[in-house]
Amino acid sequence: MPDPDSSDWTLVVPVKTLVAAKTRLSAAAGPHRAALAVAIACDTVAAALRCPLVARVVVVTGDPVAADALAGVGAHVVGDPEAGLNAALRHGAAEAVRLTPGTPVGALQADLPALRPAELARVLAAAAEFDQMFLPDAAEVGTTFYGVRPGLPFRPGFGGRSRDRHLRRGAKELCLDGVDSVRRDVDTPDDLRLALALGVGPRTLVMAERIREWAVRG
Ligand SMILES: Nc1nc2c(ncn2[C@@H]2O[C@H](COP(=O)(O)OP(=O)(O)OP(=O)(O)O)[C@@H](O)[C@H]2O)c(=O)[nH]1
Ligand SMILES: C=C(OP(=O)(O)O)C(=O)O
Repeated sequence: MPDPDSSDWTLVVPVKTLVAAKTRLSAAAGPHRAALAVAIACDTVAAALRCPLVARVVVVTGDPVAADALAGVGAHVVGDPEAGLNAALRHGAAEAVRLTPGTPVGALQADLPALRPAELARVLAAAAEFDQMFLPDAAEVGTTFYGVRPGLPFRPGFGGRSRDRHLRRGAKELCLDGVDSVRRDVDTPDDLRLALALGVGPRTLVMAERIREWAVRG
């Protein structure tokens, strides 16, 4: 039986090398693109760590600047096997199992700057009912969270149209109201505007203001 009070999730958060990060925001963020990617990831991780159901966050990155910043907000950082997103997630999950065997493991996207700990707690509480589960992104095309019950194989299928992929692989789609902040991933300028409207964390807010000033100055 799932433990409804389970408060020992490890969330694995992937952060790719900053030179290649958030390229769909290149034009909008200009010289601030990499710093914005770090700010978004740090706000995501800091909010996840404030969730009462989260025991730790394992960040997988090969980027030293991102690694320092994310360790600074409390993440346990491990290196990137450099074999793509899902390999990075499996690597982080193996580290989670090594650290605390028998506890639940999930993958959380790094681009959720409006994340609210209470909404994440609702997602994780609902997740405890299923063997393998995921939460679709706001566009209902991708995925923002994927998890498995302790002891089951961790087989994330992120990338592109990952909602359909996770469904095809038999993961249970979590259909929950009131978890907008966990679904609001930021890939495009429109996504960033929508996240700002929800209310983003402090680091993303500072970067959004800096980008606004840079855009006005031209
Ligand atoms: N550690 C790690 N993270 C990755 C890798 N590929 C993608 N990611 C992360 O996975 C998430 C989704 O990645 P993408 O959508 O491909 O990249 P993005 O940086 O969000 O945005 P774009 O450059 O606009 O595609 C982001 O948080 C990335 O940092 C990888 O090879 N290793
Ligand atoms: C990688 C994914 O997301 P995005 O490309 O939106 O960051 C995904 O949803 O599987």
